[in-house]
Amino acid sequence: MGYPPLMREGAPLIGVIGGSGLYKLDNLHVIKTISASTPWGSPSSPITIAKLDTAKGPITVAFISRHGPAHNIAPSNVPARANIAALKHLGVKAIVAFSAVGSLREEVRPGDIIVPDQIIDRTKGIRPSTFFDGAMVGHAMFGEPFDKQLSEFIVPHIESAINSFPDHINPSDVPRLHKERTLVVMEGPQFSTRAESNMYRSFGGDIINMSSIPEAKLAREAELSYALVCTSTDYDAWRMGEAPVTVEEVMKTLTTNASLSKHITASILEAVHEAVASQSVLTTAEGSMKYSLMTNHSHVSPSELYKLKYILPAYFPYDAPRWKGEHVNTEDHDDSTASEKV
Ligand SMILES: CSC[C@H]1O[C@H](OP(=O)(O)O)[C@H](O)[C@@H]1O
Ligand SMILES: Nc1ncnc2[nH]cnc12
Repeated sequence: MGYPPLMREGAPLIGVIGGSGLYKLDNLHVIKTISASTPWGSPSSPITIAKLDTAKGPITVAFISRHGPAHNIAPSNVPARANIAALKHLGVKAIVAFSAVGSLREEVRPGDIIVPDQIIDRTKGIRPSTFFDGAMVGHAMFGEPFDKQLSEFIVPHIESAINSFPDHINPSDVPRLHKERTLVVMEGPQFSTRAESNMYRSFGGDIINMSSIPEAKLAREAELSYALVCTSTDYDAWRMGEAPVTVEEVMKTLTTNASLSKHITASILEAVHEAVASQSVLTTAEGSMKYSLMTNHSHVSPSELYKLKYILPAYFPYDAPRWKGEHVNTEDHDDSTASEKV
């Protein structure tokens, strides 16, 4: 006896997490929505399963809106554990997440796209940031916070997508693509002071957001390949003589850039799907937790072990604990008849 699958067949291998401004993938055909309930609560939004028709047949993708479709979840309150757990339990193997970021560098202009390779964590410990906070102790490797193979794999495909995007605001000045950059993740929700913004620059930060911790950490713990595609929306607060960032400024760029993010998603999906399905490049995440788990299972309660089965069934192959009072909150919401275009 175990958790019922969230989808009985055709589960997507790729998950997309949309950030500010990217609340749905309405350039793809949504075939169903799933209201998942995980041992860590409900995700930020129903998971939409969208279809892309390719020459080799249709492929599917699972989409979650990080702040909810109405953007009513603040960055510190995003149920990141539920989001990652639901995608993993669904059968997703790789996540491409999107984020709106401030730029800490002159050459990273608003509108540019960045695939970062490092993170400086400036969150303040108020977000649940591990699946291993019960009796099972685990220490995930995080020296490379993004999946290197996945990030490097998507860069040329994003480059082509930018070049093939038909609706650039200024066709003679298309967004640049930056890689190997360092992302600062701050707590928020307020933006940084000028002094903080300059401090992050002196740390070596190139871009800044409020979202990617703990998302990236949790993806690693759940053995998911995770890469981040950032849209620069502003110059944060470090530029003297210029007003510090405001939401108005962020949203102006985001509104014009949401369609580029959707185009990037649709353009890279087939290649990422093929790479994941054939395991040709994405091999590092799976198995990465094997030697990271410290605690002998005999010291962990059956309910805790069963909870962890939801994300890592290979290491926690246990049946549901059945004695009185034990309850694991999961439901099957697979509604194969639901078909809608949102
Ligand atoms: C709307 S400005 C600040 C907000 O935007 C970014 O969100 P996301 O990463 O989900 O695109 C940033 O991280 C903040 O949460
Ligand atoms: N300047 C900024 N600081 C933090 N998060 C952001 N998201 C977009 N712009 C940002």
